[in-house]
Amino acid sequence: MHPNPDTLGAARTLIDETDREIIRLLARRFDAVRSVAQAKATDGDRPILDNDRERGVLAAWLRDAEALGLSAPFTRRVLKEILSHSRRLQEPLVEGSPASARRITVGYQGVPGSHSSLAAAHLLATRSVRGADLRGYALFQDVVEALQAGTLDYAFLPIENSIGGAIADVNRLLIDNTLHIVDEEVWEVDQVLAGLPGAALDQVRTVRSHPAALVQCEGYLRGLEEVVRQPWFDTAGAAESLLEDRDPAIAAICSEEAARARGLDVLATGIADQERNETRFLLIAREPEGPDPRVPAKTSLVFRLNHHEGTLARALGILSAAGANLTRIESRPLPATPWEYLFFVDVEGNQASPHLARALKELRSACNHLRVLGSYPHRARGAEPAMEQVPAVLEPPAPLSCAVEPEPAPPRPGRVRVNVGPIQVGEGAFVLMAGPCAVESRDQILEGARMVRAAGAAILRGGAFKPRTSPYAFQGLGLEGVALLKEAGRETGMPTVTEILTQEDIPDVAPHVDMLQVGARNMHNFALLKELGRLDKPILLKRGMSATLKEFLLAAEYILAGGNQRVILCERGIRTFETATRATLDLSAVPVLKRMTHLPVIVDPSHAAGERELVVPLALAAAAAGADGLIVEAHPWPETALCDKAQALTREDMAALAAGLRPILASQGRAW
Ligand SMILES: O=C(O)C(=O)C[C@]1(C(=O)O)C=C[C@@H](O)C=C1
Repeated sequence: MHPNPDTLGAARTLIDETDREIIRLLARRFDAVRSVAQAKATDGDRPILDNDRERGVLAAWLRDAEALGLSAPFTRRVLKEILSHSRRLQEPLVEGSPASARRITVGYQGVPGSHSSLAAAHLLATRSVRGADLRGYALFQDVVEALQAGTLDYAFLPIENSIGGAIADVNRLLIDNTLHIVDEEVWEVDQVLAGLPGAALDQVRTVRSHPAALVQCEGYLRGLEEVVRQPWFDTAGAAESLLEDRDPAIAAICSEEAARARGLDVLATGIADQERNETRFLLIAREPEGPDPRVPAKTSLVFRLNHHEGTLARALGILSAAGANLTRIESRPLPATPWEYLFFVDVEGNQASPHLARALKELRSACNHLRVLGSYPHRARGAEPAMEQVPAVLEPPAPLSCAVEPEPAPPRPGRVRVNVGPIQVGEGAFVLMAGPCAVESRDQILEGARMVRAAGAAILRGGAFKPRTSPYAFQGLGLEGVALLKEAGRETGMPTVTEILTQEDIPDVAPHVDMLQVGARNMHNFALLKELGRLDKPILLKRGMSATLKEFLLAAEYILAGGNQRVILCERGIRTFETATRATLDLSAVPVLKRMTHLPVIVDPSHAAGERELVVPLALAAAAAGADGLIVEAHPWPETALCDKAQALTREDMAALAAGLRPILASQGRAW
């Protein structure tokens, strides 16, 4: 810790030192990111964006930030910038070999120092090119003509601004020319007021700039006395013109870079009306360039519809049904046919992915005319799930960390393995969790633990807080039960799992067990789930009795969204019209969940069956269906059990279960 500086100078020295350290640490982090990219380039299946990892990183940042008294929104914002840069840094490394790189020429509207030129340089620094020559043109149209003529490799044009909205001329150029969007850049536009050296703000009578910049700073301009707004072809061009006119009463709105490069004085900074002033630019080429499938992508479309009731709703319905999240929709009148419109739509996803390709095919048949303007890396990711709180609805393929497309499993970086103490759950291993429904006494839990251990159990279960249907039934030993479970686990070398009923119990229970269980009745207890999301402890989440798989995954999402990635899902039977068993064990949930999520899936046959004789066959069926493990209830003396005695497995049942499991797991090549 540094001593508290007590003078302004000392404080600033400390700030300077700290800033140097921040830069050094950032450089070190980005070096590590380059190594990650190299590893990903070797392992061709790993996408650049890893939501799980980002959530984990965010959780760690928030935890540390909270401990040091930093605000969570600020921390999120800083990390968002770092991660966004980190992803960009990886693109050229993961995408292509340097041998494929070449020198390119890119055209933009304006002169050096304009926001277009700065944004273009920023984007090009992340592409696999040997170098780029930037050429400024007076008009958007000139840039496009040079591209069409082959003078340029790419055009770099603004398409929308967060304050001023769509840039209609560029939309029109996109539809009038057969061009392809191959990349985008979102540029934070920082406007300053620049004047001749020595000019004073109160002398200024004319402010010139690009019309869009004048609009963005209108509130500021209104605060100046009697200034004339003078539209200019470009912001940096306006700055340049001050040197020609040499009139201190004229100022220009431009980037700070444009002002400084021309030796102008900066009279005022941060003058845009909104704190966030962003412009989205497009990199446009003559030929399409499909982005690497590992890069998060976006696809831009333009379509025309018949002028009938419901046609737009139907068209959007097709995209929505395919889970294609819309990031922009705009309409533009068709000049030749008044009151008919063209629709510009951007959707998340790559047109080369099967689900989007199918949706586009269907959309094409529902439209008069449809053109795909391009699929390109999605950089305008304002609402990244890892950084904002995760959306509450599961709209595949919304990049929820646990739920993915309902399509055949997309390439995933691999299934998640959850460590419970030294035991790994998921990724091919099979884990048997067993123990009594409730901890009743030291003798009972110790004997029960030895008994299940002997049958091959790796994790000891035991209820201390029991959610019972009747308030008069045995409610568990509470914290005394937790202590006994811990002792039994230690004695027999097994990590432990116990159910938690309320968030108030977490501080007392969590430190003493290796995994916390959320029972079926509590699957919808979102306050509890949120709290568990902040823990560094695995959570065994049981499916609610009447929960659909989608609802089940959304409950899991509550935990994941808080930063805790260690979730194991458990199917335990659902309510159906069938009364022959206590619940109907939904074994289809096992393969379906495995298709929908990367989380481990285990099965609890005891609660579904409700009677001992059915538990072993259901358990074997669950293993055959591919469950990553089982959780079963067993008791050394079932006839004396204080709860759920009818379903408690005996020593012999446990042995039969073990004997039945071995050949099934062996046939699947799974270790046990
Ligand atoms: O760990 C990775 O896989 C990385 O690519 C690094 C990193 C990061 O900067 O922390 C960046 C992008 C990913 O989405 C996740 C994390």
